[in-house]
Amino acid sequence: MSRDKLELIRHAAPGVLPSLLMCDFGDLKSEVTRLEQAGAKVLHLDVMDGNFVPNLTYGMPIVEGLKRHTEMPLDVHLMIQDPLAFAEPMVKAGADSLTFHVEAVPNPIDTAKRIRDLGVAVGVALNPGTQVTDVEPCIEFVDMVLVMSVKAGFGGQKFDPVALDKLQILRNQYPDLLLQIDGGINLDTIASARAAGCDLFVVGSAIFNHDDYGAAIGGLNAEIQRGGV
Ligand SMILES: O=C(CO)[C@H](O)[C@H](O)COP(=O)(O)O
Ligand SMILES: [Co+2]
Repeated sequence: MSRDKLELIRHAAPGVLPSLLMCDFGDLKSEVTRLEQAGAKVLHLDVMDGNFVPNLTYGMPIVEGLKRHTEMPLDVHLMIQDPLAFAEPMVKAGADSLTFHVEAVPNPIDTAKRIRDLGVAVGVALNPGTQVTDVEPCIEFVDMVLVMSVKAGFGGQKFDPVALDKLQILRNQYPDLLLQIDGGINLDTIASARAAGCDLFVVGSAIFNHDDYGAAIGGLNAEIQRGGV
């Protein structure tokens, strides 16, 4: 079953994953409808706990509500200190993939295995200050790696190019591994991430600061093609 879930996410590659972090939460339903009409294939949901990161977002009720409203697969980025405490409720709420932060957990291999046992795709994320060698031990137990190009916690931050070297290392060592990048992705940065081997590009501000989401996603996809490996 986790293979099917992985294919749901992989289906969007190479392409943009809109992050709802920067949307109008007062009008969530129409924001999601606008993204669907703009050609988005997968939604990226940023779950923050005010502990692992100094910011707080939302939890299972929003994920469950989104699941009822859209057929787009839900890619859940857990910026929380205890991902295993919420993994099962998140899957029940409708998450199709769960990505935990390697910095948050004492035993990343065990965390990855237990999330995979829930039947969803599993990802491991690393912040800009974390090295590829810190995620390597658990890579055989995950479906994707999320390379952060900002320190997790807030939208609208500036892209940190340290992510590009990590993508290149991961792409060279693990040719079939699904690679995501997240943070500060826009028309100026997305092609370099594609050239470094990235498959999925999480984008918040560069979509939601635009009046026309279709034009924003179309422009970003054209840049992905330009950076093509
Ligand atoms: O995980 C995140 C922040 O921790 C978000 O997915 C990300 O920052 C999206 O926003 P932007 O494109 O504005 O950087
Ligand atoms: Co994110």
